[in-house]
Amino acid sequence: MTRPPALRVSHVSLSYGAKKALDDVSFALPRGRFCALLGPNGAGKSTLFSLLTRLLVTREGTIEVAGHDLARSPRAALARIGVVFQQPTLDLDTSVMRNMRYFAALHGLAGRDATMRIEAALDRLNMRERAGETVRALNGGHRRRMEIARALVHAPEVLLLDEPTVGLDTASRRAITAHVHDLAAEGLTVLWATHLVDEIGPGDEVVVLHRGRVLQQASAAEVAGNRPLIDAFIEMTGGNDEALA
Ligand SMILES: Nc1ncnc2c1ncn2[C@@H]1O[C@H](COP(=O)(O)OP(=O)(O)OP(=O)(O)O)[C@@H](O)[C@H]1O
Repeated sequence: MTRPPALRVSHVSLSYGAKKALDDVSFALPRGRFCALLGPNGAGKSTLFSLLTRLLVTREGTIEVAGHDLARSPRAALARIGVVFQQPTLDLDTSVMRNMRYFAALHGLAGRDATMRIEAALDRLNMRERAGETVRALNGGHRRRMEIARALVHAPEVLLLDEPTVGLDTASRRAITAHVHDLAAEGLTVLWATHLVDEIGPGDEVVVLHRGRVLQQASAAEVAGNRPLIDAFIEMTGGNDEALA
């Protein structure tokens, strides 16, 4: 039997009052791929992330994580998701390790099992030697790495990241982007929301979202066609935010 996709979004719509933020959105993510959710500001990326993490719910459409329906089996579905939100959510005055332990406890992990998982997650992001430092002492790039490690502590199948490089300098942005590509190469399914095409490699999967609609899902090379990806993106969306459109 073939396994279900890591994430399947089917005919999802959501309105804020009269404003339709998502309009019949459908896509499926194959396992172990880096998939960019590419859209300009206001495309609906954060709204979709809120639905994927059940911060928002909708009656229009379905979301399945590794075959588990998010509305009908939220515990099973959410257990398979790790999430890094756009706004950092770290306690700055406690250590990396304490932050990790607190988060592990939220997933029901404690004791030696938690320690082993935390160390493994920190190792995956090259952060183990920073475990004793307070978060405040870390630079922006290392704080983000810590958040990614934290999102992996319960061994999810899908990692969601909402514009995770916002506010980082160029070197940190590049390092985080490369790191998360490595995680996908190791088998993790990644959904990475961005409006920055330079974070996307030619072999990555791309879902182009614009004004709440999916315009295309294909490999970055296919979306680009015979021109640079940035040109294809601008051609499809105008490339700027809705306020300027
Ligand atoms: N709470 C809200 N109430 C009303 N409209 C909203 C609300 N949140 C978002 N919107 C609107 O819904 C649309 C999608 O917004 P969303 O934040 O999901 O887009 P985005 O792609 O994440 O953009 P950004 O990159 O700026 O975060 C936009 O038109 C936005 O103005």
